[in-house]
Amino acid sequence: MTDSPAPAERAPLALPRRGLMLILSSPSGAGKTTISRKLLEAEGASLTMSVSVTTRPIRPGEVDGRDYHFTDVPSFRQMVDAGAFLEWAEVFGNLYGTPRAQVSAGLGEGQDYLFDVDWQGAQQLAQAAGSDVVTVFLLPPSLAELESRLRGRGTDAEEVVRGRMERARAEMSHWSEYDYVVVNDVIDDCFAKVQTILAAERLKRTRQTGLVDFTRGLMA
Ligand SMILES: Nc1ncnc2c1ncn2[C@@H]1O[C@H](COP(=O)(O)OP(=O)(O)OP(=O)(O)O)[C@@H](O)[C@H]1O
Ligand SMILES: Nc1nc2c(ncn2[C@@H]2O[C@H](COP(=O)(O)O)[C@@H](O)[C@H]2O)c(=O)[nH]1
Repeated sequence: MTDSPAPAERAPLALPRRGLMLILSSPSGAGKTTISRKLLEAEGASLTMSVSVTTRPIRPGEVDGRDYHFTDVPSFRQMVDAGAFLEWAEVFGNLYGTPRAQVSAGLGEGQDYLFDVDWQGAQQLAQAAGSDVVTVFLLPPSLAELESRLRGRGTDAEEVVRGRMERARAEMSHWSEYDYVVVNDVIDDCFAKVQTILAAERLKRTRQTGLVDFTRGLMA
Protein backbone atom coordinates (compact mmCIF):
# COMPACT_ATOMS: atom_id res chain seq x y z
CA MET A 1 0.00 0.00 0.00
CA THR A 2 1.16 3.57 -0.66
CA ASP A 3 0.05 6.93 0.82
CA SER A 4 0.62 8.86 -2.44
CA PRO A 5 -2.56 10.41 -3.82
CA ALA A 6 -3.93 9.02 -7.07
CA PRO A 7 -2.66 10.99 -10.13
CA ALA A 8 -6.04 12.64 -10.70
CA GLU A 9 -6.02 14.13 -7.15
CA ARG A 10 -2.44 15.40 -7.27
CA ALA A 11 -1.59 18.98 -8.32
CA PRO A 12 0.44 18.77 -11.55
CA LEU A 13 4.16 19.04 -11.01
CA ALA A 14 5.41 22.44 -12.22
CA LEU A 15 9.18 22.85 -12.26
CA PRO A 16 10.59 26.38 -11.99
CA ARG A 17 11.48 27.82 -15.38
CA ARG A 18 12.63 31.07 -16.92
CA GLY A 19 10.03 33.07 -18.85
CA LEU A 20 10.33 33.85 -22.55
CA MET A 21 9.60 36.73 -24.91
CA LEU A 22 7.35 35.64 -27.79
CA ILE A 23 7.58 38.06 -30.70
CA LEU A 24 5.00 38.19 -33.50
CA SER A 25 5.79 40.12 -36.69
CA SER A 26 4.11 40.24 -40.09
CA PRO A 27 3.15 42.68 -42.80
CA SER A 28 0.41 44.99 -41.56
CA GLY A 29 -2.98 43.25 -41.67
CA ALA A 30 -1.70 39.64 -41.73
CA GLY A 31 -3.18 38.96 -38.30
CA LYS A 32 -0.78 39.65 -35.39
CA THR A 33 -3.41 41.41 -33.28
CA THR A 34 -5.99 38.69 -33.97
CA ILE A 35 -3.62 35.86 -33.01
CA SER A 36 -2.31 37.80 -29.99
CA ARG A 37 -5.82 38.29 -28.60
CA LYS A 38 -6.59 34.58 -28.93
CA LEU A 39 -3.30 33.62 -27.27
CA LEU A 40 -3.86 36.00 -24.36
CA GLU A 41 -7.37 34.66 -23.83
CA ALA A 42 -6.19 31.04 -23.94
CA GLU A 43 -3.08 31.45 -21.80
CA GLY A 44 -4.48 33.70 -19.08
CA ALA A 45 -2.06 35.16 -16.53
CA SER A 46 0.91 33.11 -17.73
CA LEU A 47 1.27 35.36 -20.80
CA THR A 48 1.44 39.16 -20.55
CA MET A 49 1.05 41.48 -23.55
CA SER A 50 3.70 44.14 -23.89
CA VAL A 51 1.70 47.31 -24.60
CA SER A 52 3.72 49.58 -26.88
CA VAL A 53 3.87 53.37 -26.87
CA THR A 54 3.01 55.00 -30.20
CA THR A 55 2.59 58.41 -31.80
CA ARG A 56 0.10 57.01 -34.35
CA PRO A 57 -3.48 58.37 -34.06
CA ILE A 58 -5.88 56.13 -32.13
CA ARG A 59 -8.21 54.00 -34.33
CA PRO A 60 -11.93 53.58 -33.76
CA GLY A 61 -12.41 50.80 -31.22
CA GLU A 62 -8.91 51.06 -29.75
CA VAL A 63 -8.46 51.77 -26.04
CA ASP A 64 -5.57 53.86 -24.69
CA GLY A 65 -3.54 51.69 -22.29
CA ARG A 66 -4.94 48.42 -23.64
CA ASP A 67 -4.01 48.49 -27.35
CA TYR A 68 -1.26 51.11 -27.09
CA HIS A 69 -0.16 53.96 -24.89
CA PHE A 70 -0.90 56.82 -27.30
CA THR A 71 1.34 59.84 -27.03
CA ASP A 72 2.82 62.76 -29.04
CA VAL A 73 6.23 63.00 -30.70
CA PRO A 74 7.93 65.27 -28.08
CA SER A 75 6.84 62.96 -25.21
CA PHE A 76 8.02 59.91 -27.16
CA ARG A 77 11.42 61.55 -27.79
CA GLN A 78 11.72 62.31 -24.07
CA MET A 79 11.10 58.64 -23.29
CA VAL A 80 13.80 57.66 -25.80
CA ASP A 81 16.27 60.03 -24.13
CA ALA A 82 15.36 58.67 -20.69
CA GLY A 83 16.12 55.10 -21.86
CA ALA A 84 12.51 54.04 -21.27
CA PHE A 85 12.39 51.68 -24.28
CA LEU A 86 13.79 48.18 -24.79
CA GLU A 87 13.54 49.01 -28.49
CA TRP A 88 11.87 51.62 -30.65
CA ALA A 89 11.44 52.25 -34.38
CA GLU A 90 9.70 54.39 -36.97
CA VAL A 91 7.04 52.37 -38.81
CA PHE A 92 4.77 53.83 -41.52
CA GLY A 93 5.83 57.36 -40.48
CA ASN A 94 4.88 56.91 -36.80
CA LEU A 95 7.05 56.10 -33.77
CA TYR A 96 6.56 52.88 -31.79
CA GLY A 97 8.42 51.70 -28.69
CA THR A 98 8.44 48.77 -26.28
CA PRO A 99 8.51 49.97 -22.64
CA ARG A 100 11.41 48.49 -20.68
CA ALA A 101 9.72 48.47 -17.27
CA GLN A 102 7.11 45.81 -18.02
CA VAL A 103 9.45 42.95 -18.83
CA SER A 104 12.64 42.84 -16.82
CA ALA A 105 11.44 41.56 -13.44
CA GLY A 106 9.05 38.83 -14.54
CA LEU A 107 11.26 36.70 -16.77
CA GLY A 108 13.23 35.28 -13.85
CA GLU A 109 9.99 34.28 -12.19
CA GLY A 110 8.70 32.34 -15.21
CA GLN A 111 6.42 35.02 -16.63
CA ASP A 112 6.11 34.97 -20.44
CA TYR A 113 5.62 38.13 -22.54
CA LEU A 114 4.05 38.68 -25.96
CA PHE A 115 5.23 41.39 -28.38
CA ASP A 116 3.58 42.65 -31.57
CA VAL A 117 6.45 44.50 -33.25
CA ASP A 118 7.87 44.97 -36.75
CA TRP A 119 11.14 43.41 -38.00
CA GLN A 120 13.20 46.30 -36.60
CA GLY A 121 11.75 45.69 -33.14
CA ALA A 122 12.31 41.93 -33.43
CA GLN A 123 15.97 42.49 -34.34
CA GLN A 124 16.55 44.91 -31.47
CA LEU A 125 14.79 42.70 -28.90
CA ALA A 126 16.76 39.64 -30.07
CA GLN A 127 19.98 41.62 -29.65
CA ALA A 128 18.99 42.88 -26.19
CA ALA A 129 17.52 39.69 -24.75
CA GLY A 130 19.24 36.84 -26.68
CA SER A 131 17.94 33.38 -25.89
CA ASP A 132 14.91 34.70 -23.96
CA VAL A 133 13.48 35.72 -27.34
CA VAL A 134 11.41 33.46 -29.63
CA THR A 135 10.45 35.05 -32.97
CA VAL A 136 7.48 34.11 -35.14
CA PHE A 137 6.70 35.64 -38.54
CA LEU A 138 3.14 35.44 -39.86
CA LEU A 139 2.60 35.42 -43.62
CA PRO A 140 -0.71 36.07 -45.36
CA PRO A 141 -1.93 33.31 -47.72
CA SER A 142 -1.76 35.81 -50.64
CA LEU A 143 -1.30 39.54 -51.29
CA ALA A 144 -4.93 39.79 -52.45
CA GLU A 145 -6.09 38.35 -49.11
CA LEU A 146 -3.79 40.73 -47.23
CA GLU A 147 -5.32 43.72 -49.01
CA SER A 148 -8.80 42.42 -48.39
CA ARG A 149 -8.03 42.05 -44.65
CA LEU A 150 -6.62 45.59 -44.45
CA ARG A 151 -9.71 47.00 -46.17
CA GLY A 152 -12.09 44.70 -44.29
CA ARG A 153 -10.72 45.94 -40.95
CA GLY A 154 -12.29 49.27 -41.87
CA THR A 155 -10.01 51.28 -39.57
CA ASP A 156 -7.61 52.93 -42.00
CA ALA A 157 -8.05 55.52 -44.75
CA GLU A 158 -7.51 54.43 -48.36
CA GLU A 159 -4.06 56.09 -48.54
CA VAL A 160 -2.99 54.32 -45.33
CA VAL A 161 -4.08 50.95 -46.76
CA ARG A 162 -2.18 51.66 -49.99
CA GLY A 163 0.93 52.69 -48.05
CA ARG A 164 0.82 49.50 -45.97
CA MET A 165 0.39 47.33 -49.08
CA GLU A 166 3.39 49.08 -50.66
CA ARG A 167 5.45 48.21 -47.56
CA ALA A 168 4.25 44.60 -47.38
CA ARG A 169 6.94 43.15 -49.69
CA ALA A 170 9.73 44.91 -47.79
CA GLU A 171 8.31 43.60 -44.47
CA MET A 172 8.02 40.06 -45.81
CA SER A 173 11.63 40.09 -47.05
CA HIS A 174 12.64 39.60 -43.39
CA TRP A 175 10.86 36.24 -43.00
CA SER A 176 14.11 34.23 -42.96
CA GLU A 177 15.41 36.10 -39.86
CA TYR A 178 12.71 34.47 -37.68
CA ASP A 179 12.77 31.22 -35.67
CA TYR A 180 9.32 30.17 -36.96
CA VAL A 181 7.20 31.15 -39.96
CA VAL A 182 3.44 30.43 -40.01
CA VAL A 183 0.98 31.19 -42.81
CA ASN A 184 -2.16 32.75 -41.32
CA ASP A 185 -4.76 31.26 -43.66
CA VAL A 186 -7.45 29.85 -41.33
CA ILE A 187 -7.37 31.73 -38.00
CA ASP A 188 -7.86 28.71 -35.74
CA ASP A 189 -5.15 26.69 -37.54
CA CYS A 190 -2.69 29.55 -37.27
CA PHE A 191 -3.56 30.09 -33.61
CA ALA A 192 -3.06 26.38 -32.84
CA LYS A 193 0.37 26.44 -34.51
CA VAL A 194 1.53 29.52 -32.59
CA GLN A 195 0.23 28.02 -29.34
CA THR A 196 2.18 24.83 -30.10
CA ILE A 197 5.35 26.89 -30.63
CA LEU A 198 4.80 28.57 -27.25
CA ALA A 199 4.23 25.21 -25.52
CA ALA A 200 7.36 23.66 -27.04
CA GLU A 201 9.54 26.67 -26.27
CA ARG A 202 8.39 26.62 -22.63
CA LEU A 203 9.68 23.04 -22.41
CA LYS A 204 13.13 23.83 -23.74
CA ARG A 205 15.69 22.29 -21.40
CA THR A 206 17.61 25.55 -21.01
CA ARG A 207 14.49 27.41 -19.79
CA GLN A 208 13.64 24.75 -17.21
CA THR A 209 15.75 26.10 -14.38
CA GLY A 210 14.30 23.58 -11.93
CA LEU A 211 15.62 20.55 -13.84
CA VAL A 212 19.00 20.37 -12.13
CA ASP A 213 17.53 19.95 -8.63
CA PHE A 214 14.70 17.75 -9.89
CA THR A 215 16.92 15.28 -11.73
CA ARG A 216 19.41 15.29 -8.85
CA GLY A 217 16.55 14.27 -6.56
CA LEU A 218 15.39 11.55 -8.94
CA MET A 219 18.84 10.08 -9.21
CA ALA A 220 19.82 10.37 -5.54
N1 LIG B 1 -6.93 34.08 -40.82
C1 LIG B 1 -7.72 35.14 -41.07
N2 LIG B 1 -8.72 35.04 -41.94
C2 LIG B 1 -9.53 36.11 -42.21
N3 LIG B 1 -9.41 37.33 -41.63
C3 LIG B 1 -8.40 37.48 -40.74
C4 LIG B 1 -7.51 36.41 -40.42
N4 LIG B 1 -6.61 36.88 -39.50
C5 LIG B 1 -6.93 38.18 -39.27
N5 LIG B 1 -8.02 38.53 -40.02
C6 LIG B 1 -8.64 39.86 -40.09
O1 LIG B 1 -7.75 40.71 -40.81
C7 LIG B 1 -7.75 42.03 -40.29
C8 LIG B 1 -6.32 42.42 -39.91
O2 LIG B 1 -5.92 41.62 -38.80
P1 LIG B 1 -5.05 42.22 -37.60
O3 LIG B 1 -5.56 43.55 -37.20
O4 LIG B 1 -4.98 41.14 -36.57
O5 LIG B 1 -3.65 42.39 -38.35
P2 LIG B 1 -2.26 42.95 -37.79
O6 LIG B 1 -1.18 42.10 -38.35
O7 LIG B 1 -2.31 43.06 -36.31
O8 LIG B 1 -2.19 44.38 -38.43
P3 LIG B 1 -1.31 45.67 -37.99
O9 LIG B 1 0.12 45.33 -38.20
O10 LIG B 1 -1.77 46.74 -38.93
O11 LIG B 1 -1.63 46.00 -36.56
C9 LIG B 1 -8.73 42.03 -39.10
O12 LIG B 1 -9.97 42.55 -39.54
C10 LIG B 1 -8.85 40.54 -38.74
O13 LIG B 1 -10.11 40.24 -38.19
N1 LIG C 1 9.40 48.18 -33.55
C1 LIG C 1 8.15 48.24 -33.06
N2 LIG C 1 7.10 48.02 -33.89
C2 LIG C 1 5.87 48.06 -33.35
C3 LIG C 1 5.65 48.32 -32.00
N3 LIG C 1 4.31 48.31 -31.77
C4 LIG C 1 3.73 48.01 -32.94
N4 LIG C 1 4.66 47.86 -33.92
C5 LIG C 1 4.47 47.54 -35.33
O1 LIG C 1 3.99 48.65 -36.02
C6 LIG C 1 3.26 48.22 -37.18
C7 LIG C 1 1.97 48.99 -37.31
O2 LIG C 1 1.11 48.72 -36.24
P1 LIG C 1 -0.36 49.37 -36.21
O3 LIG C 1 -0.96 48.92 -34.90
O4 LIG C 1 -0.17 50.84 -36.31
O5 LIG C 1 -1.09 48.82 -37.39
C8 LIG C 1 3.04 46.71 -37.00
O6 LIG C 1 3.99 46.04 -37.83
C9 LIG C 1 3.39 46.48 -35.56
O7 LIG C 1 3.92 45.18 -35.33
C10 LIG C 1 6.79 48.57 -31.16
O8 LIG C 1 6.69 48.82 -29.94
N5 LIG C 1 7.99 48.52 -31.74
